[in-house]
Amino acid sequence: MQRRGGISFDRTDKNALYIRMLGDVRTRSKPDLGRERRRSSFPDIDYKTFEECDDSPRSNLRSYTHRWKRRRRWLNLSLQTVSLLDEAYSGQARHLLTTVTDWDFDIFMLDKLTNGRSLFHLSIHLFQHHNLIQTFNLDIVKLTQFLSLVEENYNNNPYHNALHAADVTQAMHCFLRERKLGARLTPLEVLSAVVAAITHDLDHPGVNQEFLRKTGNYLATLYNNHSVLEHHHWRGCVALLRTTGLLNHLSLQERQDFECQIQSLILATDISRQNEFVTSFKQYLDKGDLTLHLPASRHFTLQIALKCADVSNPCRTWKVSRRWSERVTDEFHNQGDQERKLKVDIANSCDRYRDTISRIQTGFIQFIVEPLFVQWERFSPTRLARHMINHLRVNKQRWNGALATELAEAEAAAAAVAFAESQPEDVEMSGQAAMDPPGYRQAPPPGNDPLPTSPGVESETSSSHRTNSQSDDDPTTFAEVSGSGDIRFEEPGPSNNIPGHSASHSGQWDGTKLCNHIPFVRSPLDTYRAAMTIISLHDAPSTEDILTSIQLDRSDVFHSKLKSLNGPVLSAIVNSSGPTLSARLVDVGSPPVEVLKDGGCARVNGTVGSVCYNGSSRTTDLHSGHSASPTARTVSSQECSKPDDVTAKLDPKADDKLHHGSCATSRNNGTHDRIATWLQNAPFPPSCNGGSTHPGCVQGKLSRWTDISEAGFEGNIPKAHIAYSSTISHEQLNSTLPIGATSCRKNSDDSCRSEDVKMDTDSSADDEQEPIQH
Ligand SMILES: Nc1ncnc2c1ncn2[C@@H]1O[C@@H]2COP(=O)(O)O[C@H]2[C@H]1O
Ligand SMILES: [Zn+2]
Repeated sequence: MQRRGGISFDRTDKNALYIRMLGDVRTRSKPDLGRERRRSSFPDIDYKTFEECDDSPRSNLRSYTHRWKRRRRWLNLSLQTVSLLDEAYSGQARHLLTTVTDWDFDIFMLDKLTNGRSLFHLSIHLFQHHNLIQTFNLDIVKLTQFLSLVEENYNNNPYHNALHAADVTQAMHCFLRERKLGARLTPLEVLSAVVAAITHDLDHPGVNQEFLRKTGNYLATLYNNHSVLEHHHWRGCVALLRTTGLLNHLSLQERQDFECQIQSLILATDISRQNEFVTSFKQYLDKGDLTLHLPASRHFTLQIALKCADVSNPCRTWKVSRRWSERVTDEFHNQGDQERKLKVDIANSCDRYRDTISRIQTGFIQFIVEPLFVQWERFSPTRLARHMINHLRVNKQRWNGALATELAEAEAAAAAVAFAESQPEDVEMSGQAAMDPPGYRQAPPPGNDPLPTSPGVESETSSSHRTNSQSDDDPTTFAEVSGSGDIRFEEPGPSNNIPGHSASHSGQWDGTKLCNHIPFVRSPLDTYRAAMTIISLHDAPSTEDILTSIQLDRSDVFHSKLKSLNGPVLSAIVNSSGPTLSARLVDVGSPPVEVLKDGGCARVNGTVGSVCYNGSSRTTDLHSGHSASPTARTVSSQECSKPDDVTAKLDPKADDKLHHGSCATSRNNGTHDRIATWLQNAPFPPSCNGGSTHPGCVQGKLSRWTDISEAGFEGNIPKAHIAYSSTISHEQLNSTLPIGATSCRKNSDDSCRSEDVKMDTDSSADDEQEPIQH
């Protein structure tokens, strides 16, 4: 073989010159490769060279016969050897395969060197490496057929393709080599682990189970919406095993046992069962119960190992890991595009206008990968485990940085748009100057390598999404990017004061108006939320908080977003430095059942996430014995006069203090339940002056009560809306509050009283006194 740059001359004969160009290699992972093409059993490139180079003048028939003979000769030649690597690259690929036990093994390179057949060659190599061919007396032709068919039956999805299977198989191999696990496994367990890894995503359609369900796909019906894809992958594996007769020489019982093992391993990769497995794994480790001399323990560990392998791409080197992230994002977005077209709900992580690569990665790492690998390291605290975790942490940091930059840019863009739109029409501005408000500087990118951008991802706040226009009296906002990268909003100039907005609040401005600049505001409730978010920017403790706030105010998306986050529950936070609201996700460990309303609190799996004060989210463990309903806290009657003595109870016997900002319930005159949000140190509007002149405001502290019969519960989550802001005039506030919320309203004597928005006429009597009962 001769080599010239990217072109290698494989061999010559009378009629043809076999040329391979590295840049022209078709990989099966390319999405544009037709499905028919993948049905061919041998490398596409070889067909191509046969067909294209053989151009000697012959009749069609002769030409066909000649090509067929040549092809058959080649096929025979190939089948004689275990490896089908073509001559040009076999040396390099073989050399690369000698490092297959290294975690930093580059599967993309192997794919290139094997002309897109990494799964096949890797598998053959591993069968030899683990001595499976000899141990199980496997027929090499059947094995070759089996592995070829497996590879062919992976589709050319961006992510779920044969290359992903190869990647997972290589990871699985690394785990099998770990002393603790590998030394205990029987050959049959090794065989099942390798076969399960190779086939675990067989014939993956590139969309998730939910998509199949929504679109009425027969697979969803066939498997009753239960681990639909995984059942399909397993069935495919069994079909290929039986078609090729690879294990026909084993007894029926052995074959059935083997198929069951594979089933259980593949079904464990259902990502919706992640928590279930991580929790059990953790419990086993806590109790020191994972005794690998028991077959059941070994099997469970193999399930975990396969799960780790399946989501291990964020634990690879940044260079490799990033490529997987791009691919998976690509696939998700393709699904979202289809869903948009079909006018069905766009699945979590699948909206290219909302779910950017860095958002997807940060969530995936935080909620899926890290919890699992942390436990894996406990189980097998080896160099490999540490190495993987190190990569994971580095990658996590990079995606976090990318996310912060991305969102800061989106925010800056929104501010720029707001500014541009606030300019009188006759003022001519051009180019960037038109978009840069005074005082605005572009955020410097964080120091790292350039990060990938997701193809087609648009800024969430790009002007094309805007639906609201700005009125003449809108305040001007000025964004400034501080040295730390945080965004701060400067105060608007005096000329931008809003009618009805107290001058003494010059440090704040009208969020209600400002939110008109937010393109996704659609309803009064959205307006209210957007206002709260924008206001919060003033004191938001970090860019992350700001960004989360913004994210939340995409109220058209946040419900599904929350559900997608697989753990966080939405809560709201009152910043310590002012009467401002921002929103934050509170991680409470497992999928939220409900979207938490502002001021609410929620319990998920024994953890309470509640509205918090002091700028930090709070989750509280529910100790056993405490109430089944942590959302119903009881506040003592001293609350109004001695706020610090307020006691909150998770149940009538408990004696916990009510956390600032957490929810409380009370009985009003023994007649109806009320719910309140407790906030400490929240200044009043100047007109209120705090004090006890009205029940809602106590010594500069605020407690708002909402009639539960009005606000009600959603599930077991009380709907207590935070309805106070000194930055919004009372009139504006009341016009934008959601039904059932409570507001602070001016009395004729300039004090304030709490009112339910819907209860203007009858609430005053109730509010004069708050007899609170336990
Ligand atoms: N880097 C990644 N980012 C986001 N999701 C991922 C990533 N890698 C794997 N996944 C998801 O995790 C799932 C694990 O099971 P699947 O391979 O069926 O499908 C996978 C993807 O949906
Ligand atoms: Zn997979």
